[in-house]
Amino acid sequence: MGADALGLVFYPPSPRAVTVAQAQAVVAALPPFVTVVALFVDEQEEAVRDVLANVRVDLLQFHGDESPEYCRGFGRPYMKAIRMAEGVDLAQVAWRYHDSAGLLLDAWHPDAKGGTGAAFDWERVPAQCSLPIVLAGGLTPDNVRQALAVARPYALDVSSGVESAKGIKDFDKMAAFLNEVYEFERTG
Ligand SMILES: O=C(O)c1ccccc1N[C@@H]1O[C@H](COP(=O)(O)O)[C@@H](O)[C@H]1O
Repeated sequence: MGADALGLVFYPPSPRAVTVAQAQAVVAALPPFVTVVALFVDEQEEAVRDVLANVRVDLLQFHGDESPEYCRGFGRPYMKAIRMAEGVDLAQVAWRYHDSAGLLLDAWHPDAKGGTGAAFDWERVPAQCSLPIVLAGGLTPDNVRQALAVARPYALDVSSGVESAKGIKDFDKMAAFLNEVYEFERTG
């Protein structure tokens, strides 16, 4: 459908978690030029290295409380996800994770690390940031145009909002989401 990237969730508690074998099958079916993102949450280094040794991964997404040293320790491009708790200082975060490919901003949730379908206040996305902003959290075909208009992110990341049930992607919802994005790009 024209998405630039596809995320593989290597977080066992997630309903979207994949095994290495499933990830290999997904990657093998991808057309060229689609960025493969591997998502981890406070994972043991050994487990991350095992995925890197067996799956063609272009970008690591760290969605937990990983330190900058941990994130850069794999010698691979990475992107730090930040859950937008009250008072988070994004300028300082961007400085600490200065070599991150971007800052992925997601809603904060007391009981989950992500993939909750909850949005945060898009007015909190800074107009200026030293890193490209990837907007996530509760995006749907119905709200994505508004999200783009308010937050003006570099990229979007959607999961729950294009599913028919937790972990089951819905073709029509994905198509509707992409259509909304293309319409926004066309009309501003
Ligand atoms: O998808 C998950 O299950 C997940 C689990 C733990 C951390 C992150 C997870 N997904 C990421 O969460 C955001 C927001 O997702 P949603 O659209 O609100 O469902 C996104 O970056 C997902 O990749």
